[in-house]
Amino acid sequence: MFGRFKKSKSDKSASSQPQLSHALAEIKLPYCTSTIPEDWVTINGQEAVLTVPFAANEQILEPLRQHPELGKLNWVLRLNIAKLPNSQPELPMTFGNVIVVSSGKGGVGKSSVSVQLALALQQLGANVGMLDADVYGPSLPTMLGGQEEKLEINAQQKMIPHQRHGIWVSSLGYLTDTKDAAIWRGPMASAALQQLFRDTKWPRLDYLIVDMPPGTGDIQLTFAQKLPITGAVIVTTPQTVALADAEKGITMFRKVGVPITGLIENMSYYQCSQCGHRDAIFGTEGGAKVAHREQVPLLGQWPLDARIRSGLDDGKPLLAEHPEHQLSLMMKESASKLAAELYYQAQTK
Ligand SMILES: Nc1ncnc2c1ncn2[C@@H]1O[C@H](COP(=O)(O)OP(=O)(O)OP(=O)(O)O)[C@@H](O)[C@H]1O
Repeated sequence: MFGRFKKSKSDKSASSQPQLSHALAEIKLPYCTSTIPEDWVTINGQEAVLTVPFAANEQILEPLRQHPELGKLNWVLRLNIAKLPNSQPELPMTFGNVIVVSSGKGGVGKSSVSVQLALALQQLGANVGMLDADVYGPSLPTMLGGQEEKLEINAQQKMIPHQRHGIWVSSLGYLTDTKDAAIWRGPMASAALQQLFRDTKWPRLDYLIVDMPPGTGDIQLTFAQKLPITGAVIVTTPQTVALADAEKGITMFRKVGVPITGLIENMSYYQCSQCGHRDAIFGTEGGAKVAHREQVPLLGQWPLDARIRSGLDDGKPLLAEHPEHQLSLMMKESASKLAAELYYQAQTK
């Protein structure tokens, strides 16, 4: 039997319970790899609630609203984001599901993708934090703004994260001169990073997005081994030189038991904002091929677009300024896939 059904006395139009159960069992929701579990649906008269355990927007309701029988009900989406297992079961997850965003190679847009995934998840209704773990070049204060504001430290010596565009952000860039961070040696940077992770007073979060330093060296390995991580997102351009490094990143995370939630191919093509012509300046489909070869979900192929860069340079990301822009919708689509993948991968573990 499906969900919790209550039929109100005044309700003459709603179909019978077995009919609805049957219809629900046949529906496939976007981003979902299984049919709708019973406990996701509550129907009370004409009011129907779908409760989803990951960040999602109303698009997920479309198949229900389009259905000839189910579409007669008034569907409402509710999120109850699940806290998923992490790579260090003995370490309790005091904040949300931790997603590290990593790239084997520098300059492929890892920080940009991290920021935009965090904003997109927030716009999908999640409470989101961001940790700038790119100790050698913390760029979140530039991309999210508020560079001049320093992090406050409370009486318990915990750092209070900044709130920028609806997400909570902690970055060494808000603490120290970025030039100082650039000369830190490996162990120093590694220790600073772990401290930033542990000693930030995060509010209750659904997701914590970590912008990792580029590469697969000691700092990245130590972080991946010592901290609780739910899943990793790999960012690459389609270029051959970036792909080999992306595969190294996938291997590193797998070695330490961190599941790869997906891959984003950034700068997949350049699209002229005047005439719309597309040019694959870094090659074609390289990231998609790696995703296929490594059996990693491809979460998106994002264009190289001046509007993405200029928003991030000004601390006013396109997603925050224009959430309904076509590029913003594309990023939210990737974030929806990410949230669902993270959930389903944890279920099949
Ligand atoms: N899809 C895109 N379209 C336009 N510009 C982009 C895109 N992705 C990234 N950029 C720009 O490219 C530059 C480098 O991006 P970013 O700092 O995110 O790379 P990174 O991989 O994090 O670099 P690093 O290795 O230094 O940490 C930034 O100026 C950013 O705004």
